[in-house]
Amino acid sequence: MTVIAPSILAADFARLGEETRAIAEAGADWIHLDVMDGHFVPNISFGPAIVKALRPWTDKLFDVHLMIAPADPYLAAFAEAGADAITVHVEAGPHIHRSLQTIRALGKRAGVALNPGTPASLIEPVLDMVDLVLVMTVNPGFGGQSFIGSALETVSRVKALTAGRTIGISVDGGVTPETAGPAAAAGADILVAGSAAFKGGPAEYGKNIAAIREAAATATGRDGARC
Ligand SMILES: O=C(CO)[C@H](O)[C@H](O)COP(=O)(O)O
Repeated sequence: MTVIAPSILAADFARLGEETRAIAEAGADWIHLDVMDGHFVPNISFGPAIVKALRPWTDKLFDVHLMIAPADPYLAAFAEAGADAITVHVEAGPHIHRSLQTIRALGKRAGVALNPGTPASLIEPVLDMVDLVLVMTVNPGFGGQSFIGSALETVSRVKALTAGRTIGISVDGGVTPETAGPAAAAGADILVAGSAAFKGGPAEYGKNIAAIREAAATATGRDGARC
């Protein structure tokens, strides 16, 4: 089964604890936390204090996506705050190998992310150091953007590059029941969805997640968990 990871970027920020619990109870497999710095991306979201505050609200895996540069000075803080997986951008630099080494040394799953304009080949030298590769299907910084279909070529390329390894492939940005199928068919194991997961309020969360899950399952015929 494809992992569904709702991004709390699309949640009601005035009720983040309740929202995190509600989406977890509605069937989310992981909780995706988007950290933005107003420098690497043109938006500011939240930092380790919010991750720490949300940790008691669910025991689901916390998948922390750092859209910050530099990331290294903050890795320990996110690990201590309760992140289970920490993903850093290959474009954020300055030393991706060191960042991944540090995340692994902190005992967390290490992820590397690629923007839509970045070639998959850039992560080849660090594939033995990662548990996750996150492919952005929007330009990072904001929720609610349209899925960039051409980024699926990158997903397929990452799938080929990671063949034979236990590396999960995430797709993040514009994931809906319509785009989940093509993303899963291209090789995504983990679907990050913000707007499509949180739309309509808590009463709809279960239905929203089920629709994304079903679209992925239909496209792949997969029913066994991989991540
Ligand atoms: O990383 C992100 C933006 O930088 C978000 O995770 C992503 O955009 C999800 O939101 P949506 O599903 O609304 O596109």
